[in-house]
Amino acid sequence: MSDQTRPSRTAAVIPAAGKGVRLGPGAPKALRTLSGTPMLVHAVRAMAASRAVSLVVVVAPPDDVAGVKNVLAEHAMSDRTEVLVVAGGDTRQESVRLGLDALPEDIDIVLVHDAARPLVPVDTVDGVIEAVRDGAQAVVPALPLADTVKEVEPAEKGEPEPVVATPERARLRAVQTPQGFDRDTLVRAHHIVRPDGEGATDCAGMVERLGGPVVVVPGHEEAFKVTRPLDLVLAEAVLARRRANDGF
Ligand SMILES: Nc1ccn([C@@H]2O[C@H](COP(=O)(O)OP(=O)(O)OP(=O)(O)O)[C@@H](O)[C@H]2O)c(=O)n1
Ligand SMILES: C[C@](O)(CO)[C@H](O)COP(=O)(O)O
Repeated sequence: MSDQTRPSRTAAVIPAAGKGVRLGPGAPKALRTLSGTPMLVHAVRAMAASRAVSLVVVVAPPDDVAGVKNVLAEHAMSDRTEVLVVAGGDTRQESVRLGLDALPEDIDIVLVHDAARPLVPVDTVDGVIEAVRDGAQAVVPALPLADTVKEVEPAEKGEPEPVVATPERARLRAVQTPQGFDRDTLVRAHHIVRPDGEGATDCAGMVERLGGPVVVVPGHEEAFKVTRPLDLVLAEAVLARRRANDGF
């Protein structure tokens, strides 16, 4: 349990140990550049932009911890924020758990943020932290969906897939990161649920598995995940728009 007499201290864990298979050939995704700067550097800066975040733990590919340290050292970061780099694992959830293991004792609130969401605005980060400070155990930023979603019976590749249900779209949300947690809740979820996540594709899903409450706060269009090649085009366009706006 957190000590209520002590001010809360917030850290962000950034899983960045993925390969970026869906992005296609090239450097590991976190090290691919946007406007000349590695995606991971954008993501670390996005977390450090929040005055509440005093520590960022970057989880690097196990065979390239030194390389990631070098990349981070080559780029200016906020003086307020300490950055640690640790080795990741085979799955996103395992990488997050290894990041959690590196947190000092005095951290009460933990954000988990994909390196692959480099452009999340600081207001979204602060909104998540505020909701945890207000007492939520697990908080996810999310947006309503633009597409209708169908549940299907997966079929052999190339075969049509039968639709089994159409969930009511108004009740669905597309979930982003950073996801924010009371530290004890997240650590418990990561120690009880298996390292493969047991099918959970985000940390909040692991808390849900334990029956823990998760709440949604507003996400942001610019917090999209860079997953496929077209996402790189969108990310460059967002950065160009930011530069143009800064010029005025
Ligand atoms: N073993 C892994 C796998 C993923 N991640 C991280 O989890 C985040 C979300 O994963 P995703 O977008 O799927 O990234 P990749 O796994 O790199 O992409 P792909 O699935 O296309 O290979 C990314 O920041 C990624 O680096 C990680 O730290 N460790
Ligand atoms: C955590 C996440 O970004 C929330 O939308 C998403 O689940 C990550 O999925 P991925 O397949 O690991 O990119």
